Amino acid sequence: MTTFESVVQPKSKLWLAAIKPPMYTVAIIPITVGSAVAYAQTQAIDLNILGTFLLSAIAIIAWLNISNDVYDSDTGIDINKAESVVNLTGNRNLMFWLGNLFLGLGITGIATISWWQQDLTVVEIVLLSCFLGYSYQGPPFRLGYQGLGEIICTICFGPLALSAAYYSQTQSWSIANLLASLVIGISTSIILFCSHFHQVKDDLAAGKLSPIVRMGTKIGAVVLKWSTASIYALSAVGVASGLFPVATLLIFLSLPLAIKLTNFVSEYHDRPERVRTCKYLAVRLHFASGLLLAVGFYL
Ligand SMILES: C/C(=C\COP(=O)(O)OP(=O)(O)O)CCC[C@H](C)CCC[C@H](C)CCCC(C)C
Ligand SMILES: O=C(O)C1=CC(=O)c2ccccc2C1=O
Repeated sequence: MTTFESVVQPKSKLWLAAIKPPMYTVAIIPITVGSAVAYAQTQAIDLNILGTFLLSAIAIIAWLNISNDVYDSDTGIDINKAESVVNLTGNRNLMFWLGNLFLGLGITGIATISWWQQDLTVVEIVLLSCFLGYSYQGPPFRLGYQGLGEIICTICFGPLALSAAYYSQTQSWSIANLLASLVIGISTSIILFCSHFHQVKDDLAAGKLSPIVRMGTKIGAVVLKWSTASIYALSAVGVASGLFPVATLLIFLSLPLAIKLTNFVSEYHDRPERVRTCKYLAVRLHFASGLLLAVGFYL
């Protein structure tokens, strides 16, 4: 079906939107922060493990996004999504197997880390996060259609991802890392939360009860404000409790991005054609706040 976007936008722009390079911050930041916490506590870092983990995480996110388009094509929810790789290629099964290839590459990389450590813990954690990621969008679960995506996202990109990264460096656990994982998990879920504001009509048509469908865009804008504020409150608690180095207060340099995001959504929450870009403001906030937190642990 030719939609307005595919008529107006050239294929090259649609493919860039389909690949969505900025979105890969969600793979890079949790591994970087978890490894930074490990460095702060051990003064050591295994760069081979870090590099392998980062590449593996990127492959896993590629699977996540390709398979999202595959499973969403089965429900018809992406009928107006010109940048869906299934709509762009017209070949669902090819995209299904391409996604599985990326998943296999990612899991192989993580399994290599476990082999190096002679310890299955890291690969077990990542396999669990991949299963939860599948349960968000794949049959018969499709938990995202019940509005559970943000909870799953916080758990996977927070405690699970950072614990796996921390364990890959130390083969141990850390309370400070767990607190840092809540910051990253929430900032990652804010990206997902923001992605729903412009999709209320299509989500309702497909029976997807996203948090924004459930609470409405006005309350959603208020929830976004409190969620965004919580990443700074948690960071302040980390420093006040002595779990975080004082340098992690660097995260507050990202506050202007947080204010820009929340003000933008407050103004345009009920205008889909405008609010659709807020996801990328959330990506910028996630990347900046996560990177500043990591730098604060490295210093
Ligand atoms: C694909 C995701 C959201 C897009 O969903 P939606 O269909 O609403 O978007 P479109 O409108 O663009 O179609 C992300 C969903 C995230 C999921 C809840 C949790 C995924 C967990 C990962 C597999 C964990 C990876 C950990 C890695 C860093 C080691
Ligand atoms: O395409 C998207 O909207 C998202 C893709 C993605 O990989 C991701 C990961 C973590 C949180 C949100 C999102 C997306 O919104």
